[in-house]
Amino acid sequence: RRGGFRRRLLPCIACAKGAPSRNPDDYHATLRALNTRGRTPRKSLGQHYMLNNEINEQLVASSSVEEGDLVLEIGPGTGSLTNVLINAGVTVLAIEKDPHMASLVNERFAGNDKLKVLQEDFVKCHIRSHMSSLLASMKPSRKSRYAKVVSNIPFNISTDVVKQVLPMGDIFSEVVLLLQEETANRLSVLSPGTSEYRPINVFVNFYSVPEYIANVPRSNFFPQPKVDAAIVRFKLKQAAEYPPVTSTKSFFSMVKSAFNGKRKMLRKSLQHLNTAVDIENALVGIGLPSNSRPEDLTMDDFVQLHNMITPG
Ligand SMILES: C[S@@+](CC[C@H](N)C(=O)[O-])C[C@H]1O[C@@H](n2cnc3c(N)ncnc32)[C@H](O)[C@@H]1O
Repeated sequence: RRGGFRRRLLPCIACAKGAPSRNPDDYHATLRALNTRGRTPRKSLGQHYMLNNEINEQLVASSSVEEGDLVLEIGPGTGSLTNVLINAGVTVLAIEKDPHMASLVNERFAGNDKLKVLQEDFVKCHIRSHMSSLLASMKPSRKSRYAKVVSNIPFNISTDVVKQVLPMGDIFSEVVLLLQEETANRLSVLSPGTSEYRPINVFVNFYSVPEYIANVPRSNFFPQPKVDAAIVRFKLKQAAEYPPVTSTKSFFSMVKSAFNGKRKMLRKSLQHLNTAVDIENALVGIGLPSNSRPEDLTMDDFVQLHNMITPG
C-alpha cells in the first residue's frame, strides 16, 4: 500500500478500554469510515475523531440551529457531526484541509444538496466571501438571516478560528466550538486579575459573549488526546453592540502594548501613547489605582482608558 496507508489501523470495540458508554453504531460508523480509507489519524491535523454521537447532538443543540439555517463546519472529518447537522435540516458548508477526509465526507453524503464540502485550509480560506455568497443564494424565507458555526475543530487552530470568526457578527450569530478544555476555560471563564489573562480575553469579550457549556472527557475521541475538551458557545455581537472605541485597530494595538510589558505598570508600557501623568489620571478617572497593570483591567476599563489617552 502507498502513502502510509495501512490495513488494520483502528481498535475494535472490544479493545476500546476506558471508552465511554455510547451507542455502538456511532463508534462503528467512525471506525468504518476511517478503515475504508486506511487512514491513520494525523496529529499534525489535530485528527481526534468524535466517537460519541450524544456529544455531536449536544453541540448542535447548544447552537439552537433551526431548520433552514446555514452552518459552517470546520473540519468535518468522517462526517459524524455533519450528519447530525444535516438531520437537523440545516445546510452545511464544510471546510476540510485533508483531501482524503474531504473526499470521504463528500462520498458519504453524495447527492445531498444540503452539503457543500470545500477542500481548503480554514486558516487561509476566504470564509467571508464563501459565506456571503451562500447566504445570498439561500431562500429569503429563512427565519434567521445569520449563519452559525458548529465545529469540533483541531485544537491547534483554535486561536485562528476564534480570531477569524468572532468579528463576523454580520455573518454569524453563534459560534459553538469543541475546544481543548484549557482553551475553553481561558476563553470563556477566565476573569481579569489572573496571571493567564491576555489580549485574547479582551478580544473575545469585545466581539462576543462567551459561555462555557460542558466538559467532554478525552475518552470520547479516537485517538484519545492527552487532554479533555469542552463545548463553548460564543454569541456574537453586531457592530452596533461593539464597545464604543474610536478605532478598533488603535484599541487592539493599545491592548497588545499593555500586555507586552506584562509585569509593567500601564503608565510605563503605554508611554508611547501619552505621558505617565495623563495615563495615571485616566486610570484614577475610571476608578482604578494609578499603578494598575494590564491584568487588572476589564474589557470596559480598556475601552475607557483607550478613549481617554489616545487622540480621537
Ligand atoms: C478534531 S478532528 C474532528 C473531525 C470531526 N468533526 C469529528 O468530530 O469527528 C478535526 C478535523 O479538522 C481537519 N483539519 C485540520 N486542520 C484543518 C484546517 N486548517 N482547515 C480545515 N480543516 C482542518 C482534520 O483533518 C480533521 O478532519
